[in-house]
Amino acid sequence: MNRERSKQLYEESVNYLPGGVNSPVRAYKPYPFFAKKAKGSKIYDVDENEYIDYCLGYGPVVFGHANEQIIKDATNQLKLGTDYGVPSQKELELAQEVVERVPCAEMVRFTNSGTEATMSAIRLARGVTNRKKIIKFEGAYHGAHDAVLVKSGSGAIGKPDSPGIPEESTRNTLLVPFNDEDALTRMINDNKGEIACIIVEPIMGNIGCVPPKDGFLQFLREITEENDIILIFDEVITGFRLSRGGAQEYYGITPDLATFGKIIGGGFPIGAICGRRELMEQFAPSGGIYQAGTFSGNPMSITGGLSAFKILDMKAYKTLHDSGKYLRSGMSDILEKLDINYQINGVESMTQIYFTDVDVYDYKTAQTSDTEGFLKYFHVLLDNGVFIAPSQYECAFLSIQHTKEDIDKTLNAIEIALKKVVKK
Ligand SMILES: Cc1ncc(COP(=O)(O)O)c(C=O)c1O
Ligand SMILES: N[C@H](C=O)CCC(=O)O
Repeated sequence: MNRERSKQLYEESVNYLPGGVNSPVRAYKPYPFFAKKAKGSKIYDVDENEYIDYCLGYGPVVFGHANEQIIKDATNQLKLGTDYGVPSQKELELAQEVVERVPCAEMVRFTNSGTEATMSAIRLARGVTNRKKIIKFEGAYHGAHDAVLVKSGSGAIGKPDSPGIPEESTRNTLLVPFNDEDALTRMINDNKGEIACIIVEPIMGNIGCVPPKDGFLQFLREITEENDIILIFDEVITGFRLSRGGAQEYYGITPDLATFGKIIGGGFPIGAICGRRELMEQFAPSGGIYQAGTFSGNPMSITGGLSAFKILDMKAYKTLHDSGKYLRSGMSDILEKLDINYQINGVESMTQIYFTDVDVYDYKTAQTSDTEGFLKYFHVLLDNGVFIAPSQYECAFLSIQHTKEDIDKTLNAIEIALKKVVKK
């Protein structure tokens, strides 16, 4: 596959953009492909190559690229202005949609990214409880702000905490392995009355794809209630991907607060915090906990969110779920045929194959994977017209536009890649 133009653009970009990219996960060797356009389930590079896209902008594009509904609504909004700095009716409408869909949501605050949403949710929890300590799970990624960039997933996995984060900023961040009830109980008991919140990705999507064990989310709900700890579901990935009301609806566990991003902007930058009224009302200006943003609730992102909700009906979720099952069952058949004992994890439209024969249920087990092998697999897939995120520690996403034909082509590429990469 010729990627000459991408190579030239990358070589020029490294002189102007650190590492040639605007988010570290996008960089891989020898150089990433540069996008020209995207439509439906496909993304096209500047050398006119076509790829079936399972990265989907790292999750948001569940409705497919350049979705007609979103184009129509966003074009109309463009003509009406892109930034008001005063409230607009559409913000109210999107908030009402979130409240209608999401079990924990009684009020909503929109932000510009998932990072801002989790940062503000944690500040809210600390402000309301007047406690400093928070618990996060090893390998969870809650964005790139100081308090949570400790044993973080995604691009930061396996790296020491970032230089530039003062030790004081992370001193109050306590770490527990995901799916480990005993470790969590010990941590809470050792810090009785000092923990403001537990923040959790209900399905860990930044160390690949790690579902909660049966009963784990229920356990989180019970232990937080018993200890007056605020439970925050970080649904930046799972929100509106797993079901109409997110992972909390899917698993039937209602947290106190939830954070969203990605899908809720319809492909435009966004974040959101929602939760119980008496907590949410503590945000300024009704309360004293400061939270703000020039572009927060901007009409383009809000319009994108409203369009996304028009598209994401029950039929859309059935399509996503069916496609996920079809993909994973095809992958399992290939592994069986090739007699390879790798792990396939997935929930509905989220999937990851781990290059390990160890059952992956947390950060440590995810790190038993052969990441070099995974990167080779990524490259063979790319050369065969399939784009997944270039890391063992990201997740493959489906959109409602992925067809059976797309998935069959993908399975064919997966078989080629595994045959080439896995030495027996
Ligand atoms: C679970 C989770 N939380 C928070 C974030 C941060 O969101 P953003 O990149 O929009 O700041 C991400 C992804 O980046 C995420 O996957
Ligand atoms: N894994 C991250 C979010 O889900 C990837 C997005 C990024 O950091 O660019």
